[in-house]
Amino acid sequence: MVIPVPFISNCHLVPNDQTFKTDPPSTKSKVGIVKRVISTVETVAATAMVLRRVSRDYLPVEFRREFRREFEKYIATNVLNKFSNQFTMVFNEFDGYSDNEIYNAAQLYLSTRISSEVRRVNVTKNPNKQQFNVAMEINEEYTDVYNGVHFTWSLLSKQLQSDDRYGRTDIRSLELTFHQKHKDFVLNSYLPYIINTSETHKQNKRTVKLFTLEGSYWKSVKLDHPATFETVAMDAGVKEMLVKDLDRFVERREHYRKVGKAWKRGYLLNGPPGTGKSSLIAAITNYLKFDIYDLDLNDIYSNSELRRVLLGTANRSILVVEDIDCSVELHDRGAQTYNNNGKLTLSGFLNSIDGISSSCGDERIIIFTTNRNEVLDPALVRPGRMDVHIHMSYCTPCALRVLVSIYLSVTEHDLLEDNDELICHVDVTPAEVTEQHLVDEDPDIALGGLVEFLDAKRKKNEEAKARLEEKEELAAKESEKKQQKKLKKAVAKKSEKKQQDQWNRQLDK
Ligand SMILES: Nc1ncnc2c1ncn2[C@@H]1O[C@H](COP(=O)(O)OP(=O)(O)OP(=O)(O)O)[C@@H](O)[C@H]1O
Repeated sequence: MVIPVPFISNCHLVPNDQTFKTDPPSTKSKVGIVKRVISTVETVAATAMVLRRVSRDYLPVEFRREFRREFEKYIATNVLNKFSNQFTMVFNEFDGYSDNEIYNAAQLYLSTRISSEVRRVNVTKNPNKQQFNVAMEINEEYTDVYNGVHFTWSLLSKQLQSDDRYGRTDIRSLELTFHQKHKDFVLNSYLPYIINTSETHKQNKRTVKLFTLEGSYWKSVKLDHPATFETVAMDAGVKEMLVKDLDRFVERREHYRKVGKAWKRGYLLNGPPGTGKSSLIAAITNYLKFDIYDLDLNDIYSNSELRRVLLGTANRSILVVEDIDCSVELHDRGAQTYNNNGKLTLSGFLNSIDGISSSCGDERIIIFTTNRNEVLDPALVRPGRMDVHIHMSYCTPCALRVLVSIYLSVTEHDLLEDNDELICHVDVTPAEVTEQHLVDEDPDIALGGLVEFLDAKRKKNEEAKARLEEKEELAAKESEKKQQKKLKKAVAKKSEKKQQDQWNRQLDK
């Protein structure tokens, strides 16, 4: 698979020497350089001695180390680099509100390259995974060799004020240092190679991230949801159609370019609670290995905030708005449709959704879920926005078989037919069925329990239906009585009037 290489714009180029000399220096200029070096070294040495003395006499012990490190850094960047032909590129962790793709790619790439020469590494572990994640540690350096060229990477951290409103304690950056003559080689070959390698690594490692909003920033955790297309019980034909649709979508980069359409696809999942909408989203995420951005519109207070938040999402990702019918009242396009201060509107929402994908995004999937399809504004779910509508239904015999084979590891059982029969007459969600299956691992007990559960539910439904019918019958009788009473009253009134008119006529005669 060819992975597209994004335009690399989020790195700063920092020449360590402002003037790039290409001709060899003359003897005279060499003497000049030597004199300058000697004089600089003398000045630095004298300054260092004074500072050392001052720091020893006046600075508390805990500050000395920090002071020394800063001083060494200053000397390295401002003095020694003056005579160096090294070049440094800085990759900041964030680019405005967005993650910096090249920073993330380099982090991942370096985690695969860490060797025994590195003295300190950062190690993490996900609760449900066996392997450890090893990454570069702050202030550590690592040398990478690519096509015979040596590159030095270092990870730096800048502490933020503790009252940072987004809860960050530091902002990180990676610095890449190499001989200045390789500048073009780095931009055209090394960085694209890093992006491709990190994408491949991501695909192989099958790790996806779940982003949620904290203030205006997306915060991520590794998503470890076990749902796959095999474990989601739904209509087999719909499932097959969905998988094909997703495959087609990721392969059609050139098609979207050719027809001038944004490379995005919208899916609307509707169905009662507990029918597997969230499980299906997790299955899609695990299948595509796209990161997922979970957007709660109740956290958004204005159109401009929404736009900013959406601009912070990355390519090859899924934006999910669950229960869109409940988030905000998105059903009257002309009206102010939100909320405390009335600033988030349906048209603003639609513009933002279309805006991100059309202008700055590639390979975006948008998924809305709802329990009440009928209240959604047609503009929200029209083709082009929500291209595929999927109904997640109550459990069917086919879905029951999938659940039974997953939870109880059986495909045939005498009690299955009894359950099939009942399931056709009772509205039961897959969530309710899985609850029954979790009761016991023994298929006899679990399926027997399910028959009892469904039977009890059927009886309850029938009783409720009978009660409803009785109530409706009573109400109908009551209304008929009222109608007759009304009619009688009207007839009596009419005949009274008629009589009155007759008397009046007789009196007139
Ligand atoms: N179709 C399904 N296939 C497999 N498991 C399911 C299915 N539907 C529900 N479940 C089980 O029920 C649990 C709840 O389902 P899920 O959260 O996916 O439903 P939902 O439709 O998103 O509900 P809600 O609308 O309340 O968010 C899941 O964790 C899963 O165990």
